[in-house]
Amino acid sequence: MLIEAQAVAKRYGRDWVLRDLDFQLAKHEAVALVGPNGVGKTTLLRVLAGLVRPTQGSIKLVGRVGFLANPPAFHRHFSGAENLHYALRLDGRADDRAEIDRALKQVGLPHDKPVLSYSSGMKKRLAMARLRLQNPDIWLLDEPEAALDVQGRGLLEDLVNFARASGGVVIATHDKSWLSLVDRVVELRAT
Ligand SMILES: Nc1ncnc2c1ncn2[C@@H]1O[C@H](COP(=O)(O)OP(=O)(O)OP(=O)(O)O)[C@@H](O)[C@H]1O
Repeated sequence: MLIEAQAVAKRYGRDWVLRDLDFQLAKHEAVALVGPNGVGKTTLLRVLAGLVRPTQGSIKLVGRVGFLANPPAFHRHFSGAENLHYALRLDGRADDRAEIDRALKQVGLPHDKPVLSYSSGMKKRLAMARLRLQNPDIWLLDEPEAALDVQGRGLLEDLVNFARASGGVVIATHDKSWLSLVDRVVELRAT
């Protein structure tokens, strides 16, 4: 198992968002996380990514976690290439200009434009390139299809297939077309 979460609960103030939730992700599995607005999909991904501490419960992760946030965050004044260099450095990896050029080309992005001039779909493409370079074992994607055009959606499906082959992937989504592409669907219900 890549993820074994048991009896997870999260409370914001007086409001319980997640309660007594068990969640597993096996190696080479793709899981869609679905449910209505505000039910706690993003919260669960953030808890699994270690960005939010659960109020109760235990989480066991095997391997490195990568999180594609919606919307993704970047250094606005840096170019796409500089943001990718920065991500590699944070991971303790050497800068590899050719690898970064390839990653940008693969998602159809320019090298030197600052991210503040990007459209939201371009930012999503850059987030995909960054995650691919980071190459985690556990891929957590929050509404990854948002803002992507048809070609971007194709790139995303390639990324999900790559993620499933190399590790495991969880996709929080409202897009029903994922349901036939994943191995399992987990539906969150209001607490
Ligand atoms: N930092 C926070 N502080 C207080 N409440 C929060 C915080 N983050 C999320 N919530 C609340 O937790 C609940 C779940 O939010 P979350 O974003 O996890 O839902 P979601 O299922 O991802 O929704 P959507 O489908 O709209 O993206 C909501 O009621 C939200 O207002």
